[in-house]
Amino acid sequence: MNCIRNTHCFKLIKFNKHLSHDAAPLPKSIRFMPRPKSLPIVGTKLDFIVAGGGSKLHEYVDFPHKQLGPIFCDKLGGSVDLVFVSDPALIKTLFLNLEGKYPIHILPEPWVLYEKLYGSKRGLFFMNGDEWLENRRVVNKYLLKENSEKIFENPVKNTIHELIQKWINETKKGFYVPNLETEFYRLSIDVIISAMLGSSISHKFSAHSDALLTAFAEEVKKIFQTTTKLYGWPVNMCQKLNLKAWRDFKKSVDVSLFLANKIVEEMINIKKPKDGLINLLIEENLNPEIIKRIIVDFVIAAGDTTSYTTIWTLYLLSKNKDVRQELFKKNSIIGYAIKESMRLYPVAPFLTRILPKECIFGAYKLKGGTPIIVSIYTLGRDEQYFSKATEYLPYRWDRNDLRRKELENHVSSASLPFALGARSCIGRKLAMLQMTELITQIAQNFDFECVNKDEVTTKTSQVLVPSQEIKLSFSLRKTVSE
Ligand code: HEM
Repeated sequence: MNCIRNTHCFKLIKFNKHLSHDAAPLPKSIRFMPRPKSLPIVGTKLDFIVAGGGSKLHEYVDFPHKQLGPIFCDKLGGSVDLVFVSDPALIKTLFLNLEGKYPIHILPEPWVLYEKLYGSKRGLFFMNGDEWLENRRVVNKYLLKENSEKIFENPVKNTIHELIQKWINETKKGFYVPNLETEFYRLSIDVIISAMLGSSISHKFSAHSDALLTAFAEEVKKIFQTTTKLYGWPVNMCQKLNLKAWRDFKKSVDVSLFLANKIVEEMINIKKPKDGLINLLIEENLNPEIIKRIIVDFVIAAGDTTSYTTIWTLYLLSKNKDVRQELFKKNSIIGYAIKESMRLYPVAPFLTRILPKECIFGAYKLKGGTPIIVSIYTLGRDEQYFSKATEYLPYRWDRNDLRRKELENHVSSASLPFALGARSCIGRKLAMLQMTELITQIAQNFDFECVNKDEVTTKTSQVLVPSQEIKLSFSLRKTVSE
């Protein structure tokens, strides 16, 4: 009997051992998440400031990821625990399963305060709940459905063609070193207008409102610069004391919104051909006030994102002669060249979500309301996901390219320049159309080289921008000039 009991006990112990070995460990509290070393009271604020503050946030965050792994927690000198994550599988779960029906992202503090104080209602990026979902669904139909970019193809191509003609004329006089930021900001605005107005009328509109559009392009640029200056400061206090940093920010938003509203009102009031987005939205019975809010924000969202992505791509091409030569011969690789530059220089180096409810996130149980910061910059440069991670190799994206075999690691979901899921970039097809067409036309017409003497690094100024102005010298390609 004893023997039977003993055997039974032994079996039970074995069974329990087996159970405890296989069962998933219980999720841990956020208190057990790795954290960078910090001082009492000030936490990591000093390290953060020494590392360069907001303008070097992407590098500051890259460092603890390398030390602590793909998930860690830091307050960045504030009072709230922020969870930083750079694991592609976890990020996919966040965007596809955990963010909920109404995904919420963190908005820049000065913009939120401005909206609260002056009641200016904004577009999709600022909307939440049902208002966001209803409008997003309508606009998705025209900007994201299959082949939707076909509607905009001709207006966008023509708008870019005009810029290239201007550059060809300049280049005929000798080398041309354009101010890329100014030229591409203005181009992004013209492209949005052409997509809004459709086939024929956009050109006439741009010519008519030239001064207005140039002023607007300059002002929008300032919004991003002045927002960055307020980063890390108590914005409420800056506003109450009416400090210069707040006054500059407020002025840039006041003027940009005023000009953007004027431009969009003019677009709504003129007689439009059927194929422009404004007309399509009017036909959807969207309230003209909402249409105005959505389009004003398109113009603002398109300016810096497409400009800097194009600048980074041209910069990388100028530094990589082999890729440039390949691209001159084979236009089909332009899409890969852009993808590869967004992996290395994602204009949105971080994405954010607020967890809608308590959930299991990797090994942790997190409360509803926890802010999650997705470290896009770190992810794209991680050797685990991209072999030869710091090299510019557009062919890594081309399934048919045999050189791909040399690259052991390639996890395409580790590069998310436009985010993922229901709240991802609504302008991504339009942006890709614009950037591909622009670089195609540049490659067909010009050779170019970088004339910056010092090394160009990165800084976060809301978006990831070059540490100094990138200067490229353009000359006509022989076949064009002959
Ligand atoms: C290279 C170009 C671009 C990049 C890399 C980019 C990137 C992004 C990213 C990462 C988001 C998601 C933010 C989040 O998940 O919280 C976003 C949202 C958004 N983008 Fe873009 N974007 C680009 C161009 C454009 C263009 C051309 C437009 C104009 C049509 C645009 C309009 C928007 C809007 C309105 C949102 C907010 C969507 C929402 O909240 O529902 N973007 N963009």
